[in-house]
Amino acid sequence: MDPSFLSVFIAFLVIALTCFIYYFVVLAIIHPLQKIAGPPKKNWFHCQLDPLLDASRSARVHEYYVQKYGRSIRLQGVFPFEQRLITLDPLSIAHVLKNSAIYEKPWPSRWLITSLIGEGMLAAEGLMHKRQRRVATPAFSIQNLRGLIPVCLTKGNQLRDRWMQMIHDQGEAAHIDVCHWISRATFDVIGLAGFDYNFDAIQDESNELFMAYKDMFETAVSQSNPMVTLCRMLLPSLFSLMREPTMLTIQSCQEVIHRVAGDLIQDKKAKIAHGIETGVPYAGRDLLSLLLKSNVDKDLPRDQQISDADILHNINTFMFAGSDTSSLSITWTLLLLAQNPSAQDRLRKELLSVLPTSTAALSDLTEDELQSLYANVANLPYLDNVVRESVRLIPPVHSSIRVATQDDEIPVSKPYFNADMTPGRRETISVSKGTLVHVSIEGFNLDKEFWGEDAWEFQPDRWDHLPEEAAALPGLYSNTLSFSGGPRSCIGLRFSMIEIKAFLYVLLTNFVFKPTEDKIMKANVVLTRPYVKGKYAQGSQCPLIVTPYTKK
Ligand code: HEM
Repeated sequence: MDPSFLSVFIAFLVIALTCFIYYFVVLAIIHPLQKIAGPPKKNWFHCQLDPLLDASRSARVHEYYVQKYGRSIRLQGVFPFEQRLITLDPLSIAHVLKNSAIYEKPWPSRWLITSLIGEGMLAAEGLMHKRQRRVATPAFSIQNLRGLIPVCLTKGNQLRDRWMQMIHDQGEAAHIDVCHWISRATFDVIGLAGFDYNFDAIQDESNELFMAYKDMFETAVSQSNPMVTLCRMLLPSLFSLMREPTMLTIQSCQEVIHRVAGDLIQDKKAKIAHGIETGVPYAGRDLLSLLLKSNVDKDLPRDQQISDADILHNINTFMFAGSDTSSLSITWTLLLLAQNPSAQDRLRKELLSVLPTSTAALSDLTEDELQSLYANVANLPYLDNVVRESVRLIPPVHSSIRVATQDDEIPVSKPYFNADMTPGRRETISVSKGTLVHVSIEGFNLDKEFWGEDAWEFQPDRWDHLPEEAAALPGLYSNTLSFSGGPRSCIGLRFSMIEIKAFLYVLLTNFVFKPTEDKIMKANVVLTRPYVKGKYAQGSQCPLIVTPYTKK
């Protein structure tokens, strides 16, 4: 071998090894988090996240960790030597979520989202995120979301008709996988509300755009092998060359979305431009029209506008962030009500109290009548308690993660322990640039110290006399982290409340829900989803016995 080649090769190896040792060994050993208590590591390659992400035991594990190590805990992450902070201290969580300029989403999460739906609001950071959020915010105002009310009630009613037909075909009751059907219905809602496009998925699932979105999201969910995902992330060109099946599926879905949704964008832009020319503004109230209008608003400086590509990425983002999350919330609520028949009866009674006095079917009501019906529904106190409780108890997004982009001091309000289990004396925890902070939404929502001994139970009445400790917690929605908090909190909170309440109204005034013999388990597969025990291979499902409600 050529001696000069050999020396270059050896020099390269030495540099690579030095970098490796510095970044993964020296930095790991002097890492400030080493000073914080946490469960013992078996070895430097032992990932300690599994128990926190395993939905069948995560609540118990969080409780155990807090009792043993305090509310600021050091854990070993996915990569060897990677130290993570998991915090269940409300002050620390508020600090991390509020300071989005310091605590960003880590690049692997952003890469995964971007490779699927583009760099929309969910993945963007810094100025790009600010600009996108600013353009999108008006679309989610109370006034603009009024258009969503008739969409949700009408789609709820179509789902009702489908289920009535299934019950009729099966006899007096039907076993219905409510997870599957509600997902179809919420896709319809986000299609219409998102860009005025009817997937008509309640009727059948053959629409080209619906299938593209569905396949793409399911592919993302089923990519459960982290090693393959990591390789795809690091070597995308190689995977593309190898014509790897996951990549091919995503690419072909993206082609359909770009073509169909791209045409919709051009069509809307032309209508808005025509409205400006003629002085008769285009009346479209879907998110796409509102985004496009907000983007050309005269009060928005030109350098704050976003491109057509960004508009499409954000519509994709709303499809991604707003379909499964809402459908899972409705599904979990129905399951909890099926398991708690007295709460179900009480809620139905309350919902029936606002049923329109006219004999007209929901489908015959005018838009004004639908609006006033929903206004009554939205104000029902027990419905509000049920929704808060269900979203607290089973948050569809179980956790979130941030990375510190600079050294920082995270304030603590509760005692923490040093690595040798002596009590910590400082009022902050030091984190260095690059440290990952794990925010456990579920662990926070189920914390018995704040919510009381019955924190793991479905108790809608708790909201009438919330413990002081819980009422002081941060969080965008009802002192929970279910919709996160701070500048990166969920923009779709109001949207999903309308959807959840409208669907519960239609479904509970028409049907009675009972559990089947199957045991439904929670599993975290990107989101917290229901599975039948022993039938994980069949995918997420939530079968319930559904019978028509007949007025006594
Ligand atoms: C029950 C339903 C929903 C739940 C539980 C939920 C929960 C969340 C959570 C926890 C986050 C923060 C994620 C993180 O920081 O890692 C988030 C962000 C987001 N959600 Fe939702 N969401 C729901 C419905 C919706 C809907 C209906 C839409 C849109 C139509 C939506 C759009 C978004 C967007 C765009 C973001 C990113 C915001 C940003 O980074 O600025 N979500 N959501």
